[in-house]
Amino acid sequence: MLSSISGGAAISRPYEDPVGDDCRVYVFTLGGTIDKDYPKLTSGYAFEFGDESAAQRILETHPNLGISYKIKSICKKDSLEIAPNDRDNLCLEIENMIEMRRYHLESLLRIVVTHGTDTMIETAMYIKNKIKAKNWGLTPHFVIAFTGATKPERFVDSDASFNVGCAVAATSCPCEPWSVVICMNGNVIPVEQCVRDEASGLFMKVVVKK
Ligand SMILES: NC(=O)C[C@H](N)C(=O)O
Repeated sequence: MLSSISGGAAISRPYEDPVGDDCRVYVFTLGGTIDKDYPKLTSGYAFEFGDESAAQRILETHPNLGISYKIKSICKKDSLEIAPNDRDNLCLEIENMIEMRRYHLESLLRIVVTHGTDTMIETAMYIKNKIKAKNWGLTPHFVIAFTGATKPERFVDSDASFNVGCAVAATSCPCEPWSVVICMNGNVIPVEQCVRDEASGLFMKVVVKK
């Protein structure tokens, strides 16, 4: 069984890690529309965040997953309400993961972050800059993939499971020693090249004109 990410309750796949370090994925959840659920109370009318995350339901119900995973909730908020301390808490978890793997340079560190779409680029950029600013020395290769959804995972026509699947897969393909990428709309985009098209809501890669 996998060890705990770094304190706190974490959810892990309920059987033995099948395939070793490179197929182990750590998922951090911060809320966003992907995690919004129908109201539980009879008088409720607005969406609320439930106990389970979308990532948990998606990964748990996938029939033949070739990875093991651990999920930890950082916060449950619409991303317009995410505060600096939520970003710092996420950063701390990620830095702890990198630190824990310092002596396992041969293995790949795979991290998925589920997040609301409205400020996903800001959080991903914040994490990238914080990691870059640290003098790490040698680290294992790692990929941090951010994803979310435009409709709650509870909706039948949600993009949640497609996006989570893309993000999980993206973490298996490092193209740099380390990278922070946005996985939305079927694309994997390095965060520093990612913008959101206001009219369509699509996440797009900045085209650099030569
Ligand atoms: N689709 C979304 O996730 C939008 C939502 N307002 C958020 O950023 O949390």
